[in-house]
Amino acid sequence: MTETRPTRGEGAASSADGRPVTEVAVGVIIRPDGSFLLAQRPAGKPYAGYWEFPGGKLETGETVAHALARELEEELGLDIVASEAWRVLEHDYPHAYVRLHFCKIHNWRGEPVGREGQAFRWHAPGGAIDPAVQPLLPAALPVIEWLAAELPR
Ligand SMILES: Nc1nc2c([nH]c(=O)n2[C@@H]2O[C@H](COP(=O)(O)OP(=O)(O)OP(=O)(O)O)[C@@H](O)[C@H]2O)c(=O)[nH]1
Repeated sequence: MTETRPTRGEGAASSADGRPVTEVAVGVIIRPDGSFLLAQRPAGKPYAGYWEFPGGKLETGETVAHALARELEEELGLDIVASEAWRVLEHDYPHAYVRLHFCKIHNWRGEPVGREGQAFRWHAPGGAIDPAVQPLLPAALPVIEWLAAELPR
């Protein structure tokens, strides 16, 4: 039987105004001290030079976990041992309507290498954003707030 997705609402294949949804797997890679990895978008992509959580678009038939493992290996040379689905956020950009599947990653092998020539940086935990990672993609900003809200007070 063919699985159909609703055309509206959570998990819909198109936005409320009919734009196709681009599904994106995004890694929130967290070290034991709470610092997390941000990367700068390379030249040639929309929003080049903006900082983001590393990740990329799902290819046809891929799961979020698979796309995430593939993207993080391609972009940063990391071998993801386990990822945990965390939050989903939709954002309407002029170039695309995206559905971002943020996944937490505590378990990986290797050290990040900017394989596409991109800069990356471990960012300290807490809500204050390091000026070194400005500008941030609009849809990466709430993630930093979610992480800060989970810190013990
Ligand atoms: N990786 C990532 N993408 C994000 C974040 N926030 C956000 O809005 N996006 C959006 O999600 C989309 C990701 O697409 P991408 O261009 O990075 O994907 P990709 O690596 O597969 O690109 P390509 O294969 O077209 O070169 C972009 O529209 C980007 O603006 C984020 O924190 N991380």
